[in-house]
Amino acid sequence: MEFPFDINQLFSERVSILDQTIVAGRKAAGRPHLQAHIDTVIDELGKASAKAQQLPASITSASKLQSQKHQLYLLKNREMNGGRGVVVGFLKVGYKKLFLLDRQGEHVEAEPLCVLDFYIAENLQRYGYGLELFDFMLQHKKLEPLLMAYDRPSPKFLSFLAKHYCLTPSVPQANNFVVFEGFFLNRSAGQLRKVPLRKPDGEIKPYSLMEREVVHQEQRARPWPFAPPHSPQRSVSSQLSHSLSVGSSPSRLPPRAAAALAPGGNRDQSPQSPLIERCRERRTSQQGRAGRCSLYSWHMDSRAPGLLDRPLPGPDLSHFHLCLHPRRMASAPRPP
Ligand SMILES: CC(=O)SCCNC(=O)CCNC(=O)[C@H](O)C(C)(C)COP(=O)(O)OP(=O)(O)OC[C@H]1O[C@@H](n2cnc3c(N)ncnc32)[C@H](O)[C@@H]1OP(=O)(O)O
Repeated sequence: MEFPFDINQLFSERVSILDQTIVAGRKAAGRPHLQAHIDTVIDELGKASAKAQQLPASITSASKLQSQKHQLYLLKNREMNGGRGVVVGFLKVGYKKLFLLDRQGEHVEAEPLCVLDFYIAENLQRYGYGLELFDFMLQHKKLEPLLMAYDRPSPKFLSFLAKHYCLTPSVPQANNFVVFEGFFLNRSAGQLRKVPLRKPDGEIKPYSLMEREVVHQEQRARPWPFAPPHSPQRSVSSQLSHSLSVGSSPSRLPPRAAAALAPGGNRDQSPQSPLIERCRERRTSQQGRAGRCSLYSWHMDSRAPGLLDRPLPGPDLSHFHLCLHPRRMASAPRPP
């Protein structure tokens, strides 16, 4: 994503971490125009992400970031745009108190780190940048993806998690959040608090109202003619059929990006470079399509029997299996 100002001047690191304080951070302190540029970058990223997910409004913006205790990891590429740099994408995380259903169907209260928003610029998707950013966040938080919760993950994101971390949605939740096999197993009792089914003042509310939900409710609340003629959310099946039809290894890298990514090119270095490099090499090869699942094979072993008992035909579609499998339709995260 290009901007008419110098991205390298705004963000010195390949991955910058922004939160409610850093958004008005050191570089921008006392320099209002730099602060305004940072705000513009965050707002534009939020808009692009909302558009990509077909959300009616942004769930990420500079003003929201300043008012919430979230962290935003921003990935840039220093070389692109004539050396002024481009913003590749962002990942927003934050802790949320959630009421979740465990495998026994009991409500438990947990406060996991949640992935709230994630976006890589359209022309740079499927080149390993998402993995680089996600891995950076995991290392920074010293966390495994299994222990996190995911706010209404899109089909692309589910595919990403299945491919790179072998994550398979576990217990369908009453809210928009998805947790994966092992989420409950790998937590100490202190991190999960059982909640009685009924509180004295009535039924428990199984979820916190999330930004995505607020955005939808705001949209629904608007009277005609301001309300959209139909829901902007596509059905899960149509999203899936689109995803499936997109194919898995497109060659849609723009010339500048291709130059920056070419072997021996002058791309920014990152601590995860060999892994990411391998991931990007896989764009032109069918080898290695299992991602890094072997790293998480212990987790696969604990998967409920029968979950993947009917593989889909064709290559590497296993990560779509859950959403297509009739028994798992209830866990599809984005209702039509
Ligand atoms: C909780 C939330 O934030 S939900 C919102 C998630 N964000 C979105 O859906 C916005 C649009 N999508 C994106 O921005 C990106 O595709 C992301 C962030 C999901 C992934 O980032 P990328 O840089 O593309 O991922 P990366 O290159 O590391 O991994 C590629 C894998 O991601 C998945 N993926 C990425 N793009 C697609 C796509 N168009 N269709 C299906 N799967 C996709 C696939 O598993 C892919 O592997 P494959 O190419 O072998 O099939």
